[in-house]
Amino acid sequence: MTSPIHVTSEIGKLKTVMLHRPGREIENITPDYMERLLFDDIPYLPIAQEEHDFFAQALRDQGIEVLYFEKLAAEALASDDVRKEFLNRMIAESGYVAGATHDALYDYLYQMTPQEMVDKIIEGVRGTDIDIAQPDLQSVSENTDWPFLMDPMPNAYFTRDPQASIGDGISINKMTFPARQRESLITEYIINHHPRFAGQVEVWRDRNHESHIEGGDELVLSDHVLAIGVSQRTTADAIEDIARNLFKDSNYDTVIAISIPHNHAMMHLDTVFTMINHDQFTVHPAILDDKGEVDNWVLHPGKDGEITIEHHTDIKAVLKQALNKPEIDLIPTGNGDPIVAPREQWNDGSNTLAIAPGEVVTYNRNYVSNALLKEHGILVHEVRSSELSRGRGGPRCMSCPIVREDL
Ligand SMILES: NC(=O)NCCC[C@H](N)C(=O)O
Repeated sequence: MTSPIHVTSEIGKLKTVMLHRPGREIENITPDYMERLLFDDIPYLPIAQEEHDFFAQALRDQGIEVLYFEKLAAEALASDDVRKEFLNRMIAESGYVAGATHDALYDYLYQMTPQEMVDKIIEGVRGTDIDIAQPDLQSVSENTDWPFLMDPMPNAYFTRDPQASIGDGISINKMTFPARQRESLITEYIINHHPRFAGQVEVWRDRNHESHIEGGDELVLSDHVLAIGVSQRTTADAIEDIARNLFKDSNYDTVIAISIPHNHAMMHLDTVFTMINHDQFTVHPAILDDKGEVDNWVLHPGKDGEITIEHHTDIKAVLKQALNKPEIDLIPTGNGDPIVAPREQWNDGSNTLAIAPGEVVTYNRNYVSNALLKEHGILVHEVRSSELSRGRGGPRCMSCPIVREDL
């Protein structure tokens, strides 16, 4: 059987990718809700959409099939039974397991077409959108200053994070912050019910866990090596858990867990480190110490389903060994300049999307990093970035590869 998901590297020629076009959820961000919604500013939606369409077209121009998360979700919910089950679970995860508010939300969303329903759930439902005939205690006493009954999902355009394609399978992620946790419930329905995927995809780790993992931390370095960030968003026990599953059921035999600072600017490994060629990576100098090293742990299968863990600091040596390369070129964000590097990293200067070995898509605003990539022989496609970058994610964060050619 050929799996509809096939990703055995970060850099193999990209064939199919999943995006989400930012929608009205972006207009539901205000200064008071920004922090809770994981934004630092409010993008201007019409321009964000233009920029996103430009990004999608840049990918199509390279022959890449672009799928939309919101469209796949609506198609996955074509059956009435599936839609009912989804709505009940989504409303429960939004805080209403049963009762008058649950019922009013259910009735309001159920009468919509599947596409309207998915778009509205991502947009968020305000208290003023529905009438609750007989208000329950929850609706009158809780969160009375909070305008939403169901929170918007403005981070949905970062399709990299709720799931990660690995080999012929996927991890459907338990995400860290409530602002993002319901995104991967949508993924679960796409994988289990969309005719393109249903019954044909291995799930390496599902979202029914307490420990967290997010796709921005999951880098597929080869057909048997992963790098995973130990970060603000991904916990060490989740890494061990997915490693155990992969070692048992897949071709993967090496996981390099890389420790990065736990802060908002560097929330995932792919905000500070991405693979762009067989032996070339971008790296934000702030994750490296004076010797150019960083704490990392290499996991391999051990005896009886156990795993072995070796501590290293020389990341170049670890990558050389794991990828069987004589040299590794680490290209510093912002050319390593103490002002330019953090400025460009803040706007995702390290967050490149490789669409083929040595060929990447980046934000145009990171011109110092882009010039350096070109000096290192990389073919760079620049995309517009004034509004999209306000959500703190770049081209890798905004894309979930579904199929890549093998190297
Ligand atoms: N892979 C990524 O680094 N994704 C960017 C996510 C940004 C989003 N505002 C978040 O905080 O989750």
